[in-house]
Amino acid sequence: MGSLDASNAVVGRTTVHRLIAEEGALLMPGIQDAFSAAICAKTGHKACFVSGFGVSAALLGLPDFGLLTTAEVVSVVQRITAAAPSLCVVVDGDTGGGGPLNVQRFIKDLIRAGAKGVFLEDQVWPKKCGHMRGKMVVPAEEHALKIAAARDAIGDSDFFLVARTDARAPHGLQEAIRRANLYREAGADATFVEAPANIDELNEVVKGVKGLRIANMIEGGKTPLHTPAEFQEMGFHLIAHSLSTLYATTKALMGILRTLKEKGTTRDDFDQMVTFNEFNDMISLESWYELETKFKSFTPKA
Ligand SMILES: C[C@@](O)(CC(=O)O)C(=O)O
Ligand SMILES: [Mg+2]
Repeated sequence: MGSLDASNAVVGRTTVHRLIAEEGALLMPGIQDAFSAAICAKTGHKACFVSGFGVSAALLGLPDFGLLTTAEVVSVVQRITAAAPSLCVVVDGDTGGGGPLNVQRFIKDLIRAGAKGVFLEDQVWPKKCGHMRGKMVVPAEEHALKIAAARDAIGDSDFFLVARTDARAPHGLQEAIRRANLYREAGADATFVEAPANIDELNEVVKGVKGLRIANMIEGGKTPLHTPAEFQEMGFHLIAHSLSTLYATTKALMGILRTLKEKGTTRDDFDQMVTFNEFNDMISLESWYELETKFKSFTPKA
């Protein structure tokens, strides 16, 4: 388990620890599938966050309402790590799929799938997006046990464990801070108090929560948007921008589909799209031509 040393430098042995030390505050754009992960890597990002909200929408066409299973998440992560091998992939594990033993199985599957970290939250099942109404949390000790089980399953693996608490909405900020510190003691590398409502609450989190801290940026959500540099200054270390790619994709899809519905053609609306060549470039088409050439013919040795 890693944290901060006396001079507030990041100590720890995982890829996520190394990236936090390099970046100051590590930005993780939210992604939801192999293609958004590939674009995330191509646009120069080092890390990404596999958003449960986003996967629920992209894979199932459903809201973030506890409908996604851990098996579905693992299969999406397998495709993401294959499509973007250079990216440090941190996964939204929701509540971990059950009790401590389910959590252990889930963590081992994620490690095998090539993920570098997970978020586990203390909501009751079925969970909801942290910025929706009607959330409830399990007793803190119950979640601490899951965090301890996750830590045990991680062993020596290069895998970063984030404990999230959703207690701010049902029980207030001080209870959320207490829980974050308890989950840290149980073995979390970092903690995430979900949905602070303003800058004063963000500062309270920094004051009250020990170790590495996470902030989550949701456009239209409860927490005011800040840059990684501003968060670093405040005392946060990991920044998830969970839904930006999903919201941008949704707007683009709505625009072009309305155009097609109204006009029956896109011939006057190329400005709404990437070009044929830009798309092929984004999906690394040339590398497949090179492979095809390499395996065009087989000459047996004499
Ligand atoms: C971060 C999140 O869990 C959404 C949320 O609950 O705030 C996600 O799935 O992207
Ligand atoms: Mg989520």
